[in-house]
Amino acid sequence: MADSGAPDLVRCPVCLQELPTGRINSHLDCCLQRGDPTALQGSKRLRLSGQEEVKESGATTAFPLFSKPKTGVVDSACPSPPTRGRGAEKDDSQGLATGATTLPDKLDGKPLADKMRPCSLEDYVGQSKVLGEKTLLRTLLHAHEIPSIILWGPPGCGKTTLAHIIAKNSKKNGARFVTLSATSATTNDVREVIKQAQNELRLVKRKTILFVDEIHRFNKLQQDTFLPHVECGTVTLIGATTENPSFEVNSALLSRCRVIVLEKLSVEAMESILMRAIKSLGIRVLKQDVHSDSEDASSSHSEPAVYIEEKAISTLAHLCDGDARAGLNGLQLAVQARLATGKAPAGTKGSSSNEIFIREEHVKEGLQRSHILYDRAGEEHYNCISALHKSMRGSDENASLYWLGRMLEGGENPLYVARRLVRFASEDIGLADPLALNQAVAAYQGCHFIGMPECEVLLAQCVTYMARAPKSIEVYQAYSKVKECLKNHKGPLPSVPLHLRNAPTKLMKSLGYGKGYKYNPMYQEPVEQNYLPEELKGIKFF
Ligand SMILES: Nc1ncnc2c1ncn2[C@@H]1O[C@H](COP(=O)(O)OP(=O)(O)OP(=O)(O)O)[C@@H](O)[C@H]1O
Ligand SMILES: [Zn+2]
Repeated sequence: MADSGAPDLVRCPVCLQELPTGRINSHLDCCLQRGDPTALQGSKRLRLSGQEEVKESGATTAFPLFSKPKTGVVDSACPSPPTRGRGAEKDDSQGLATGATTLPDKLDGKPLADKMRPCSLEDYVGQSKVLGEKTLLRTLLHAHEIPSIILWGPPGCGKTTLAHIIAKNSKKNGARFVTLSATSATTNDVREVIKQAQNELRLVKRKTILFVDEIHRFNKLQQDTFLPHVECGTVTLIGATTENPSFEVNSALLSRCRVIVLEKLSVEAMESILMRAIKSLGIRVLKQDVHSDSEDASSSHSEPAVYIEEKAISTLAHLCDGDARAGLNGLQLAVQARLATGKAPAGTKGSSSNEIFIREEHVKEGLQRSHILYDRAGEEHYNCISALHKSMRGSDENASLYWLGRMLEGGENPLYVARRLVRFASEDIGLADPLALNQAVAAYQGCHFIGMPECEVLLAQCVTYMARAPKSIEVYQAYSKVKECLKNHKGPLPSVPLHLRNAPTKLMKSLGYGKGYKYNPMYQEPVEQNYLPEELKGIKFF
């Protein structure tokens, strides 16, 4: 596919200069040879919004996330292949431990979750369903053959991490890795990346792996932009999404990608991820929530010994709800807060200014500040409201209240819940207890007046009322039949019978409007009168 616009100009894949096609080969020779990172920085580098461009040329670091290692952060455990042997990649914990000497140094800079991002499958925890031995993905990885894929899973379960591991794996094939975030990239950014990929393929026969984070944020049109290029193999697409791709990803694109479903990390998986971080930070684990015996802790040097209770680790692993980023960052906050304030609490046995203890409560605080349990915009939001609706319908007041709590504590908009209750009051309770509708509308208005957190009890009351109320879908069903009847009607809709029409003018009267209408209050006996169009006479919706 020819580049539109300037057909005689081509962009050097190394330094990104635009050059006449005829000069590109000689330019490439020297550009590749130079291999000097400053040469790259000096020239105009491609910088798309939200995009990190990765260079393969020997001189630059291959991984954006792992490049520019701060002294001793774990990045150094992720060396670009040419600089270090494979053996060095094994133990990331050494990465944090070397270089940076003090704990505060190790916690400095990037979030702990980023520093701990594993760069090999050995350190990638869990997800055995898709990555275990003999799984398709594992086999493809071994063969260094990566199809276009969509990684679908909850936040912090390792989608981005897996994409990086796959990319790293593919580098053995010489592929280049580019990332875009759909939250900030525009269609033009996408075009730019694709153009670049075409050049790479044409000029240096190098494939491009394009990682698109939050791919569901691209609209269908933007997703379409990828389509032909995924199909013809110019780019291998790795998309990540927290949303169900069957709704959120263009079906044509979806059919060209394998969907890989990642799971929420288990508590055990979380514990091992946390342990790895704790180890690399040089924090010691206290077996029970007892105080240290301080034999090796009463070290003579000024660096304090930091301990974490086993209980604190397991609490953290439970509370972060399978989100490793939340877990690691919660740990980081807890440690940092303790370093700032927590020199041995008074009365602790063996307390000295040289010991710091991280306990369950510190971890809870740390997590509260870093973790949003609930995804207001996504899957969880719909799953929980559906669970609430069904629990109320099933008159299970306990379950109903639980789902309400899950949403409100997770930061759900109370009005969203209240609106659903209004609907429920009519759809599921209806005339079995018409007061339910008043309750729901009142709850909605009350929530509107007072907001969270005060309005939570209004919703709790209303939800309980709804769960306990008798149920009737009589009206709901009848109305559905009306809609059905209208939908199935063939030909023009029957006109409103004349006798039911109002006749405000003389003309209308003379046309027969209102003629023969029996005004009910004028009659002692029940009135015989047809209120439906003639052809629907006798139809029953109830
Ligand atoms: N399976 C895993 N094994 C080890 N560490 C993990 C795993 N999953 C996540 N982590 C840790 O959590 C951090 C965040 O993970 P990652 O960015 O891969 O999550 P994600 O699924 O892409 O989340 P989001 O949808 O929020 O972008 C990583 O930097 C890594 O430290
Ligand atoms: Zn160049």
